[in-house]
Amino acid sequence: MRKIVVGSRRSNLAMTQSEWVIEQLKKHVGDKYEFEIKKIVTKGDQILNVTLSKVGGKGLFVKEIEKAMYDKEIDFAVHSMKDMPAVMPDGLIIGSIPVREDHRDAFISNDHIKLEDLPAGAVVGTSSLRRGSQILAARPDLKIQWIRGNIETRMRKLKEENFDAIILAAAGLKRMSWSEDIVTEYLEPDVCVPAVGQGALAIECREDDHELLELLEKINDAYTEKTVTAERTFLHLLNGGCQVPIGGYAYLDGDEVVLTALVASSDGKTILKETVTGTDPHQVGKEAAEKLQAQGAQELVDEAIEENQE
Ligand SMILES: NCc1[nH]cc(CCC(=O)O)c1CC(=O)O
Repeated sequence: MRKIVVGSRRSNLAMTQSEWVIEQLKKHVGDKYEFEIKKIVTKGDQILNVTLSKVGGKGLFVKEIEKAMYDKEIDFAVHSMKDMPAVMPDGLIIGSIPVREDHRDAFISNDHIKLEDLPAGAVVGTSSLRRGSQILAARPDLKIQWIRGNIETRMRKLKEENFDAIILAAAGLKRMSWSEDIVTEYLEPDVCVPAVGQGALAIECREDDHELLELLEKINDAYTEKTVTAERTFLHLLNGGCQVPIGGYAYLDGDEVVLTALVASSDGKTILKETVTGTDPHQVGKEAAEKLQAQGAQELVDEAIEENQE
C-alpha cells in the first residue's frame, strides 16, 4: 500500500483544503492508499506585516512546498488557485482542479451596512489591490486601508480596530464553515470581478508521478478546469502579478466560456473591463487580454510594476 504525503501550509484554511481533497480522493480509492499531511512553513506565512505585493507576491507561498516536492518529501500539495504563479516550474504540474467553491468576494461590515449605504469616509480593509480599486470605483468617497492576517485575525480587526468593513473571499469563509450570517452581502462579478481562479483549488504534483496523476484525475472538474483556464490564460498574457489590480471570472453558458476580465488603476479611476465569449478557453483568455491591451491595459501593468520597484 502506497502512502501519499500531502504538503500543506499550516494555516487553518490550507489544512482544511488539504483535508477536503483527501476526503474527496478517499471516495475513489477506498483503502488502497494511506494519506498523511505534512505541514510546511512558507515565507509568505512568516511575513505578516507588509503589503503582499511589496514582498514578491504569489511565489512566496509556494516555493518551499515545491522544494519538498522535488525532494520527494511530499507527493502533492493543495493550493488556492489564485495563489498559483501563471507558469509552473519544470517537472511540476497542476494534476487536478477540483470543483470550484463560491467565486465571489464577501463584503462584511459592522452593523451589516451595505456597500452602497456606508457613510462617506468609511474605512474598508483589504490587502488586495483588485478589491480596493473596484470598491473605490463604486464608492470614491470611501477609504481603503491595508489589512493582513488570516480570516480570524481580520474578523477581530474589524471589531477592534478602526475598520467599518472588510472584504474576504467567500470561498475561504465557506470552506472554514463560518456562518453566512457574518456576510453583509456577496459582491457579484459585475460589482467586483473576483481574482483569477478565486474559489478554485490547484493540486500540484510531479509530472512523472503517473500513478498519482491517474488518481488525481478522478476529482478533476471539467467545468472548473475550462473556466479557470480561460481566466489564467488572460492573467498570464497580461503578465499581471499582484502589483496591478487585475481580475477575471468565467462561467459556462452551454458550450461557451463567458469570461469577464478586468485591469484597473489602484485608485479605481481607470477601470478596463471586457467580456469575451467562445468555445476554446485559451482563445477566450487570449482575446480578453488583447481587447484590454488595445484599451491600454499593458500601460497600467507596466506603470504598476515601475511604482513597485521604487
Ligand atoms: N489572498 C489570500 C487567499 N488565498 C486564497 C483565499 C481563499 C479563497 C480562495 O480559495 O480563492 C484567500 C483569502 C481571501 O482572499 O480572502
